[in-house]
Amino acid sequence: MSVSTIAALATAPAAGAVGIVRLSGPVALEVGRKLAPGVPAEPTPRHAYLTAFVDAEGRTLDEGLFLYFRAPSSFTGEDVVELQAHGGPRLLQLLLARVLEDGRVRPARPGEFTRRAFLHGRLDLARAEAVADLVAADSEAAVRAAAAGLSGALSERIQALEDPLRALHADLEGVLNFPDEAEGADEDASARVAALRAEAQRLLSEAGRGRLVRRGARVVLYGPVNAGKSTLFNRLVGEARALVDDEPGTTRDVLEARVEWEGLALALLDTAGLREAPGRVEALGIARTRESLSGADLAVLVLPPGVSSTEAEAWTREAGATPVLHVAGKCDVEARAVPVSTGEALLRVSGLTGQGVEGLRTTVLSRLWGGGTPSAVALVSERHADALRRACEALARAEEASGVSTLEVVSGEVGLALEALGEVSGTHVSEALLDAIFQRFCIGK
Ligand SMILES: Nc1nc2c(c(=O)[nH]1)N(C=O)[C@@H](CNc1ccc(C(=O)N[C@@H](CCC(=O)O)C(=O)O)cc1)CN2
Ligand SMILES: Nc1nc2c(ncn2[C@@H]2O[C@H](COP(=O)(O)OP(=O)(O)OP(=O)(O)O)[C@@H](O)[C@H]2O)c(=O)[nH]1
Ligand SMILES: [Mg+2]
Repeated sequence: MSVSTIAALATAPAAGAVGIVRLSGPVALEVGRKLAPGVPAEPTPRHAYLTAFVDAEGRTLDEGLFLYFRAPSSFTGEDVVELQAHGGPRLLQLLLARVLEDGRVRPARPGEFTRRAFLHGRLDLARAEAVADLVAADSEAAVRAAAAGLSGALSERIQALEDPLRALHADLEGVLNFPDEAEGADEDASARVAALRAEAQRLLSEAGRGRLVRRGARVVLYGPVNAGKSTLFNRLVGEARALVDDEPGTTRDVLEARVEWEGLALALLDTAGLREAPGRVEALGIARTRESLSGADLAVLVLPPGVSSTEAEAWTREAGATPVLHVAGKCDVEARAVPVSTGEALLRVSGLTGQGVEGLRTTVLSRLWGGGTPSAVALVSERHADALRRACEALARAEEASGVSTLEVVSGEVGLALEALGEVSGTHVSEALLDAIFQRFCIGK
């Protein structure tokens, strides 16, 4: 069965300065030239031809650029043609429809251009996924981390595990199959397994940061009524988003605002203040406060002046498993003793005057992120983390077995670890897994 030629818009289906119809496959050039008869039969690859795009009757629909990439020197590794037209959605539909009139061309499925690039060895799987991350990136940190992935940051670290693991597997199989020739090749197997497991574990431990960069962090402001949460929220967001009033119980619904600090995307949430015996609607609001606390990466407990440590501790417990950052709000009002023993100096802030707000930003970031820069992170996705976890487990079993079991068992576990890593790099993937990965791409990518 011959490879089909696929076509799709490479640009968003909305009005823009330029819109691109892209074809990839054996008949890309032949079909592309039907719309651009001015282009020579053997165009210079990567040369931009200014040409008319015509309909079936030869009437000009647009004037644009025609670009030809000859296999295998193209994004997909196949012949690729781009019709770079003016960015009118209806015009682009007409051009695409004309291309699809040819029975040998079919619409591309989501992610199919990138999938072909992967299948033709232009990108490994981790880099192909970085393409999708880059398109989805909505913060500077996410852009930089995805760009690092596209240039191979994750791939290299996976390969640095895969290569020695493959060598180890070969050594073990050698000893099993040719005990005389390969004698001694399994000597340091246990130490080699341990070192690889430690490195896999290190990579796995970056999954949390990967999630923060990719999805952004959720930071909830909470605390007793009237503590100054909404005032602080407005100050952090830089505009008067939340209602502020001296009546306790002003905020009822959860308010969410998106900010970007040091390149990292954050969702800031302002919540209904906690108190005993709230009114009916207020109680619904407090239930929502608890809900948002449970899904947060960090809870900022805003303590009003004059609270007791018993109260502060009770509010701290409201956050459950979510880490809590304590701040003393309304610090312009009065100086007072630190009510909570958290081991760290209590941050003093005033939403009203802005005092301490920069320090709060910095502390929130370092609590979420720790040291280092978000751009340097290897973007370990949930999928990668799952595969790495299985690799670590197999290596742990191999380590355990190396003292007590047969070499077959050790080698078997090393083989399983290798398979799991192959799901990240793409050296060991099923069609079903590829379907699942590329389905999440957009059409035309
Ligand atoms: N117009 C346009 N812009 C685009 C793309 C595209 O397909 N079309 N891309 C699509 O996502 C990205 C660029 N990615 C590309 C990656 C590789 C090759 C390519 O031709 N690779 C060849 C030759 C390499 C070389 O000469 O250095 C190869 O890998 O063999 C082209 C685009 C972003 N911008
Ligand atoms: N002096 C001083 N007053 C503040 C400060 N922050 C808030 N206030 C005042 O305290 C009152 C309550 O402020 P809010 O920001 O609405 O407090 P809240 O914690 O959101 O209150 P609820 O939504 O009712 O839980 C208002 O009258 C604010 O003007 C502050 O930093 N210093
Ligand atoms: Mg409020």
